Amino acid sequence: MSGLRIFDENAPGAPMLDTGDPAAIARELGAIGVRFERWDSPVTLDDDAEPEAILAAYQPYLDRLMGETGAGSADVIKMTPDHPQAGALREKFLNEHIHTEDEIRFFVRGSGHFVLHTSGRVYDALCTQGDLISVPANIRHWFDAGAKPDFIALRVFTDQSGWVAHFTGDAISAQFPVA
Ligand SMILES: CSCCC(=O)C(=O)O
Ligand SMILES: [Fe+2]
Ligand code: NI
Repeated sequence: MSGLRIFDENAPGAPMLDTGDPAAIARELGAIGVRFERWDSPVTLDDDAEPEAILAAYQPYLDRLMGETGAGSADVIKMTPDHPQAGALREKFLNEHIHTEDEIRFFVRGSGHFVLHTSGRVYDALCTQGDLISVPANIRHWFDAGAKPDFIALRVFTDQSGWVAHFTGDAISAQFPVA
């Protein structure tokens, strides 16, 4: 189940809000400019579907997203618990960073935490299968799917250069273990 916990940035371990209600999640995230939607996708895929097949199956949805945002490209990120780069990729996403474009992700399968840091608060959004999240450009955030990551997500890029992160150097993610 999707979830949202909101903390004061100085009070890890004491959430001021903890909800699994999709409408509340969308409302709270919407208040900081983050789009969150649950999609009832009729697409069904084999467990071993290739990225090309996943992209093709979701093409109508991707076209809609790209049309709305003017975005240019999409890819598939698939993490499995035994992925040889699981540890390295975890480290890469786990440090607080920003992007100069919106971070648009759709969870085809599995789950992961997007953690947003803004206005003195930390928002831990647990995204699960069927969730669309769009994190606006320049919002500080990190991502964690744990030591045994298990998810497939679509990534939509507006920037031709693909995934580019600017790390803030703030070690706050170490204070907020989420996965
Ligand atoms: C679910 S996509 C991996 C996370 C990511 O792209 C990011 O934090 O920038
Ligand atoms: Fe990011
Ligand atoms: Ni802060």
